[in-house]
Amino acid sequence: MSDTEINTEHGSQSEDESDGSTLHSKDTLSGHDEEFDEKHNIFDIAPPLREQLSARYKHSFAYRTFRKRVPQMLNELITCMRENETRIMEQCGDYARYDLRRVIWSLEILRTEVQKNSEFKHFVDKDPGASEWNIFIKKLENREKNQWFTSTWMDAECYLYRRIWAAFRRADTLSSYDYFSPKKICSTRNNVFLLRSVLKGTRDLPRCRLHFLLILKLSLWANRCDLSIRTDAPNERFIEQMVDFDEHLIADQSEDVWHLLTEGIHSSVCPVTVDIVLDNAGFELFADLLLGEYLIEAGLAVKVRYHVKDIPWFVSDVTANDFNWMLQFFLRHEISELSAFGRKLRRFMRKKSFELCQACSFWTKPQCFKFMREMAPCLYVQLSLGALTIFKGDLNYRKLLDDVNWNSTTPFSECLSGFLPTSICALRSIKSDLYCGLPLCVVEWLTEEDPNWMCTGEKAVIQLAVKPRP
Ligand SMILES: O=P(O)(O)OC[C@H]1O[C@](O)(CO)[C@@H](O)[C@@H]1O
Repeated sequence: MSDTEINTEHGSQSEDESDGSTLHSKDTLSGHDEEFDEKHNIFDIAPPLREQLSARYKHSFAYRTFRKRVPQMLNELITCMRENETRIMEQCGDYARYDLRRVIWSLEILRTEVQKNSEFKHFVDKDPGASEWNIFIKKLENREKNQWFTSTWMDAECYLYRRIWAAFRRADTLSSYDYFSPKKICSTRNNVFLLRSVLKGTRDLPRCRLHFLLILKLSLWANRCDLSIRTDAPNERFIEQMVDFDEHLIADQSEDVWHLLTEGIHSSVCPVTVDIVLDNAGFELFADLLLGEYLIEAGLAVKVRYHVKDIPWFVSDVTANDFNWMLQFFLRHEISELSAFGRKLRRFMRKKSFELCQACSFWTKPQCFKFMREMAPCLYVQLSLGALTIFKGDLNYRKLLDDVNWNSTTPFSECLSGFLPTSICALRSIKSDLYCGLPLCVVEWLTEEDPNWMCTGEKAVIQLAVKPRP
């Protein structure tokens, strides 16, 4: 069986119930909320300045995430598993039927725990990461921050995805099954014509500032297409539409990135390596491969290293399997433009112009990037040997900023809390209520127009922090 045969449609929501729509209508939460809020000490305020985000603040996206988005996402996953039982058995063996029932039961328990704001449980799986997680949860217990609505948003969200993984991991037949892969695969397969039109518009682009900006922004805007927030597929005229997207770019240091790559580091004797910390599979991964292709072909880098997650993460994040699946998808495709791109990617991998880095478990830990040096020194050194690291997406951005609600005008480099292994570029379409490095009053104006603008992925930033080199 191919993963693509798995039915993702019935498990998905209608337009009106989708996460996308909840982002636009801020008060779709039910009257039960008042009771819930009182019982769980929810503060009737927006996230305070310079504090880490948390679902304990009612007027925050974190609150809506745990009150609505997460139970919906779990429902969707449960339905998808139920409806595809036969196909999963074909892939994982007959005994998967029994394992699947246990997993679904665990997911239902997890959903209830979120809805009841239960305390985090310790992990009992045999994975080496479990004991580290348990030490972490113990610390949260001591600080009484071990519930969905009392912990920080980051801790709770990462714990959620680790719990889902543990439910599958415990089941022998499903331990290496990627339960989000049907969604990720469909999002690529359903966009073949878009992929072809983008490929046609981006072949053999000579090295110049404008082309670089085009490809960099393509990679940025593709970040609108994650599968946990937006349900709509990107339009086939994506490239042409990008001119209009520019007005949504509220901080744009793309020119500085060009200067860094062409002037800032061209004098260095070492060959230039660029790291890309990937975010979503599907169209966004495709755009990130195009960015890598351009960097190599324009001579802006000799190597591009891609960083992926070690377990299924935040629904659509790229794992090594997704990365390899996409290479094969292009290589074997009957449309000539797609297979030619596949052959080029294969050449890049063989020549080591592209490298898929071994998935580091730090990327799926709850700790933000300011702890990388101490917790994942090898990864930190690896990034520091490159000329530039590009962090894709909202989640990476939150981890860069320690998930703190900074003053929106505080410079990006200041908000990194000392994390600067090398120069850092963030390509982020905004999907959460934290920002920095923005011009005065922008947040106020945008909020006046639409109080939920920050959760839609409509607006975006390209920001750069340059590491001074001797
Ligand atoms: O794919 P991205 O850009 O990291 O954004 C998706 C994520 O954004 C958030 O909504 C907020 O950061 C997460 O809950 C969500 O999964």
